[in-house]
Amino acid sequence: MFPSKPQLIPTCCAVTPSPSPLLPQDPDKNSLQLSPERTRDRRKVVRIAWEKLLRWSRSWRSRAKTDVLERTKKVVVLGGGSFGTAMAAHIANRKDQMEVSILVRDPAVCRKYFPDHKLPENVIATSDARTALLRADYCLHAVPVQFSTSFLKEIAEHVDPGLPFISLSKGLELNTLRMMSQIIPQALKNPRQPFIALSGPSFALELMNKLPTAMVVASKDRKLAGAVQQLLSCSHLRISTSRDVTGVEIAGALKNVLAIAAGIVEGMNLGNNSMAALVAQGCSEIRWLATKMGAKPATITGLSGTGDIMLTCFVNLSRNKTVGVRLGSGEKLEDILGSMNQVAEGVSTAGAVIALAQKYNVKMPVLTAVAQIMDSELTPKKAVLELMSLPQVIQSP
Ligand SMILES: NC(=O)C1=CN([C@@H]2O[C@H](COP(=O)(O)OP(=O)(O)OC[C@H]3O[C@@H](n4cnc5c(N)ncnc54)[C@H](O)[C@@H]3O)[C@@H](O)[C@H]2O)C=CC1
Ligand SMILES: O=C(CO)COP(=O)(O)O
Repeated sequence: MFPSKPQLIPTCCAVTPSPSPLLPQDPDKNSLQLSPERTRDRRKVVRIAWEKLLRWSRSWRSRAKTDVLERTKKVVVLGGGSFGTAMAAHIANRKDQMEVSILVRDPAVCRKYFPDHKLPENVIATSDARTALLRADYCLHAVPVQFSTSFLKEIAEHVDPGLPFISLSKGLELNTLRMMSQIIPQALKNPRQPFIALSGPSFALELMNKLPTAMVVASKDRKLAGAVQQLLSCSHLRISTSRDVTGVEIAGALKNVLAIAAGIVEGMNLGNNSMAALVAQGCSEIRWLATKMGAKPATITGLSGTGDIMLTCFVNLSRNKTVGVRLGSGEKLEDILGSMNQVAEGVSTAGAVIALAQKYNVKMPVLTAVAQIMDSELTPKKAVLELMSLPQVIQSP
């Protein structure tokens, strides 16, 4: 009946049932207490739907291929920072007989990122590029974007032209505005180097702790994306595939800039309303630019877009957000960067975003404000005042 427990409704907002068209006409629809018969029917419908889902899932699992994992004997990871190390451990755990080589400048370095975790026995750190790359079946690239070109040029002679490169790096090269899908083939002087972007909401630490995670692999080569999906996916890592390389890459790069803005809002204690408004505006700005660059809107609102934006803007494990929080609480950028031993890609990507926005003629007030703050041309406080004073928007119906 309607309402089932009137005493639970605060007196200030209690309503009397009436035939008003604004109130529900079918009391049962909104009642919390259904008759036993209707409860049984409702539960049956839910159970049938759930069982159908499980049957569908089981039939897919039974057809799942494992040949890629069986065939893969060696994977090389370029860059032994936190994400390179976490992905190396993940792949090594997939198969004991697989050799996972991490190419690092200092072989002791990758132990420093996760001192509480023991790396699998089949992970080997080396600073010898030739040995690391020799007979590798797949290559994971985890060197920060701004150092990627010089790093890749140095090792190019040891790279097999058919070696698939799976890029984990999220950002834009500052002076050239290039994404990793352009940086890698150009630095290796091989336009046909197979390329896959791996992105999505995935903190290295949580992957290392085998917490449930979902990511996207994007490649123009559908078969290759499927192979990488097979190589990486397991009970705690779901991998979906996409052909929208531009969308996956641009969203992964720009969310880092937005996360700095979100951190600033938190550091300045501007409240939850501000945070939601800022992130929503940032999502629109990313979508405007990305779609003009040829990305699909669904990629931007999906896992590697909105999914990663939510993680990076709302969770304090993010290095980019942390830069923003510290800026918002009054610290200077050079002091913040000087005290960090890990990369916050959004800092340099911010500069590249503005040039892209001009190239594609897109207005991006929030991301432009971050770039201005990174250049010390604007204080966070002034940025907030300016953003709040922008013309009031007329929403189209
Ligand atoms: N840490 C994370 O949770 C995630 C990181 N990523 C992306 O992965 C990429 C790498 O990030 P992290 O591993 O977290 O960074 P990090 O700061 O933990 O490590 C960076 C690594 O790159 C190496 N490096 C720096 N300059 C170099 C150079 N000139 N030549 C060769 N190596 C150099 C460093 O020695 C270090 O091993 C970034 O683009 C980041 O956005 C993506 C998803 C998650
Ligand atoms: O890309 C990330 C999670 O998906 C990591 O973000 P941060 O680089 O800001 O820590």
